[in-house]
Amino acid sequence: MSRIRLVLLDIEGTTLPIAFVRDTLFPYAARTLPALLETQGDDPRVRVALGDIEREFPGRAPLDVIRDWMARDIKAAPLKTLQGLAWKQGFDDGELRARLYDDVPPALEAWHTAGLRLAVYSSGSANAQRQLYGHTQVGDLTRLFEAFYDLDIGGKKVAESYTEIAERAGVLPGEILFLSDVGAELDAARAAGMRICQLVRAQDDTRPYPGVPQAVDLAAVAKEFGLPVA
Ligand SMILES: CSCCC(=O)C(=O)COP(=O)(O)O
Ligand SMILES: [Mg+2]
Repeated sequence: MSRIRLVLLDIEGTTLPIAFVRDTLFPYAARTLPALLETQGDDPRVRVALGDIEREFPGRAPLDVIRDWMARDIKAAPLKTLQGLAWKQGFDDGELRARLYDDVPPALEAWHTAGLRLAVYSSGSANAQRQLYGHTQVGDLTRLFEAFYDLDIGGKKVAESYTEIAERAGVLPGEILFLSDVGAELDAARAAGMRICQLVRAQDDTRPYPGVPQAVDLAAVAKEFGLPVA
């Protein structure tokens, strides 16, 4: 079996509690997005996102669609773009700070120090991913990651997205270990030839997905796959 050269990490449910996204990030975006749409309506990213929503739901108020998507945790690219813009303000002014699982910063540091390559693949926009890892309980961790992949590369339940990530990284899929809490994402990564491990976090009440390796935290991932330990 090939040596693991790159670890690709999901965020929500893998490195960050789902409760932080649901109870802190989403309410912040819900509260601040109406004003953001008014004041930053000329921003091309806002215009593109609103245009996409209006095309998909003609006749509906975009803000209603956005609220509905947030309530149902729909991983739609226009929503993720707008949320990312909203959270930037909160991370910049200190109202938001990402509370990663405690096992995450030491494991990422140990892996990076040992020469393992690290990248993120999340439904959250790449902009939001950078904001989040730039403002954690232990400071700015963005330097640990070589790339931030989002839905622009394709859906997380689609094998081709993982093939594309491997190509962009210039490594064989079998040299990449993908970590996620979601079974369908792990299936897609495995179909592309990646190695996989499900994070089964007690706090997130994650259901073990049959037929895939599992770990309760990144220290357990390290043990299971012979990676450096913190
Ligand atoms: C910067 S990611 C914030 C959380 C989020 O909006 C999200 O959709 C996370 O999804 P994931 O693919 O990381 O499970
Ligand atoms: Mg997840």
